[in-house]
Amino acid sequence: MPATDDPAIVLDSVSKSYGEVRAVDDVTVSIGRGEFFGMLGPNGAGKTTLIEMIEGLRTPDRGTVRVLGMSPTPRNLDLLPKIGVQTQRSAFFTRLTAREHLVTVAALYGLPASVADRALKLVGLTDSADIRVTNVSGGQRQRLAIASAIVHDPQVIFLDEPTAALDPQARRDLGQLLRELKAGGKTIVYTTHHLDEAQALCDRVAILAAGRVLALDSPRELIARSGVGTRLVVPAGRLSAEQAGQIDGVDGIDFEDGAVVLRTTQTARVLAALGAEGGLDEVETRPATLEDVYLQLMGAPQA
Ligand SMILES: Nc1ncnc2c1ncn2[C@@H]1O[C@H](COP(=O)(O)OP(=O)(O)OP(=O)(O)O)[C@@H](O)[C@H]1O
Repeated sequence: MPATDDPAIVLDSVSKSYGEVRAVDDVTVSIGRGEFFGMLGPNGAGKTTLIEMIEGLRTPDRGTVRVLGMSPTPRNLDLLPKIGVQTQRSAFFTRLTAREHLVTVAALYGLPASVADRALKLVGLTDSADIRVTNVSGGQRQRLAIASAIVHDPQVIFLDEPTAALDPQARRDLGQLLRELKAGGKTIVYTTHHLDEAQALCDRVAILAAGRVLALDSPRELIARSGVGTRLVVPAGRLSAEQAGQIDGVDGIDFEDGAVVLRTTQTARVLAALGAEGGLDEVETRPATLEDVYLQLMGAPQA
């Protein structure tokens, strides 16, 4: 959903240091209500510090933070029921079942057991409701952490690497849950190192490094503006480097296990030339991705 004129979260020139380390350096970002917003960046980029300032767990040294029109610090009791937080370290009441745990969390908000059942259903854990939280699988654990974050129906949800350490099937299943949450229209601040997920899910992303925002926009816009273009992978033995260099519209040539990889922003034109040259059988088209944008920003060689 697009940002509205009445943002859910506003960060204005926010900075935070730990001693000599400037963890967050003059960050200005506005997140719209209903937006699925990705906070991306390498380890130590400042994501956690930034998010903890939004959650009211840390106070900025400089700048202002507003969440739903309120300041999160000093600890704002009006705001707490309106935000939900899932973290890597989400704690559970270990002796309890999944349902008992959620009923307890609901009670902390003064809410009835029925909301726990609703949350269980939302995250697809109804059938696992009676499993002890110590015995749930990795995927179920992440679902339970998300259920704990949304049990009180908050307006703003923070999700910190919810698909980390999951096997591919569990990750895919959880991706489906994230899409359902997104469709629910809540404001979601999402941290991940899985850039394919961020590309698929996020309305906009901020890419941070060394405490600063290097890029801020929709994945589509960032990809378009990056100029990375499409890679066309031509199987080995079909095209010499010399022939490749003569094709109009090719911006760069790489080699990958004998295959020739052409970079272009004029895909149709280059494909037409390839078709005329030796046919298009098994020529693979790889559009630019958010990961390309990220690697470009980090100054790393691209795959
Ligand atoms: N409590 C702290 N005391 C001192 N330095 C800290 C503290 N917390 C974070 N830092 C430092 O601040 C910088 C930003 O850390 P932060 O945890 O916010 O980054 P991050 O992007 O969340 O990293 P990760 O992806 O590893 O969680 C890093 O250099 C980190 O070492």
